[in-house]
Amino acid sequence: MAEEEAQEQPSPAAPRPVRCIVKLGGAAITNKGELESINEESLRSACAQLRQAMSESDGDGAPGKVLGMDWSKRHGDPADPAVDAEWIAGIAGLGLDTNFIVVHGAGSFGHFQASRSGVHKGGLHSTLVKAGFVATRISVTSLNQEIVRALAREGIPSVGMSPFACGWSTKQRKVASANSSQIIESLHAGFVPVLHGDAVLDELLDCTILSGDVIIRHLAQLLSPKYVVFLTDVHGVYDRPPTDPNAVLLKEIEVDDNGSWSVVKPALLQCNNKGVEISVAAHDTTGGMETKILEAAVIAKLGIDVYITKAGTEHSLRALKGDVSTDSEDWLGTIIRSSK
Ligand SMILES: Nc1ncnc2c1ncn2[C@@H]1O[C@H](COP(=O)(O)OP(=O)(O)OP(=O)(O)O)[C@@H](O)[C@H]1O
Ligand SMILES: C=C(C)CCOP(=O)(O)O
Repeated sequence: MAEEEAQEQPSPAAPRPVRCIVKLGGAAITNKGELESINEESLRSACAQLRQAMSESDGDGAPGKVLGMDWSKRHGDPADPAVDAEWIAGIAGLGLDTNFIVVHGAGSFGHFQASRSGVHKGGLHSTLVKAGFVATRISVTSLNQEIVRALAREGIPSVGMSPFACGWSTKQRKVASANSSQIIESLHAGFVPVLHGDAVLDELLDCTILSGDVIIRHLAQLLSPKYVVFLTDVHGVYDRPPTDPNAVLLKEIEVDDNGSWSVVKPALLQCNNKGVEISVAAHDTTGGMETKILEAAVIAKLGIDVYITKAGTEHSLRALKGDVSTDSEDWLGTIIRSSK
């Protein structure tokens, strides 16, 4: 079955166009080489920037009071996160445009468990794969909980949603069924859904790993956001792995009707889908930057601009605000857009 024909459960009509779907890349919000380690500073700054992007004030006035929504005790924190009178006095309104969807990757959560057991290749009859499926979900859902809490501390009314638990499944790794009604209803109610790459059931392989990048493409096809942002640990797509000192940042990529793409900026770099060299970490089960570019190209073909940039920079804040155009010479990142 083609991915575009994935079976949708009946869903309520979306209230107004989603403003932005954002991927918090695992390479940015976790320390990818260290098992189950969150990059706290990067996560905090991504959540603070999301709040700024959602803020309904123009940014020149005083920043609105943050009404923290994580009322649970944190590990090692002796204080009770009490809801005091000052908090209650400030609850007139959130002052946020919450019409965003957040999807995060697994980074150093989930990929290790999945690659060790081969969950991405399927075969649930194997006890190792079955155990790996369980272990992968424990790991990635614990990261989801931490991300929801970090967003809540910024006063963003976020709710975690696991694709597996919401009935998402695949056929030969392509989305076959994706229940989006809960996502749409949550947006309706003013929540920010926070999904993640997940281990899911697959009609042909028994199980596989569904990447956050693929989830974003599916949601973009369904909900037509104004723009899509991928935040990661590098400034964008380069002509070769950015560890190479001669790597050149591809600032603008154009996607034609057939889905093939070519580099528009820098103009002298005559390169297309076949000319870019990409490396993928050995334990990465979902294809790394290669998958991201492929999915981004499908989204751009729909006429939705995609921005790939580095988390925690002035460039990521501009991308989250949608304040980027092909004339933005001072913006560091990759814009992927339709040629039309
Ligand atoms: N040609 C390339 N251009 C840009 N990045 C590349 C390239 N080749 C390899 N990479 C690597 O891709 C990585 C980003 O892709 P990756 O899929 O790991 O990001 P992510 O979405 O943040 O992580 P996750 O998939 O865990 O959510 C970077 O760390 C970078 O070093
Ligand atoms: C490994 C798991 C569980 C999900 C992978 O999602 P991604 O990091 O977005 O590719």
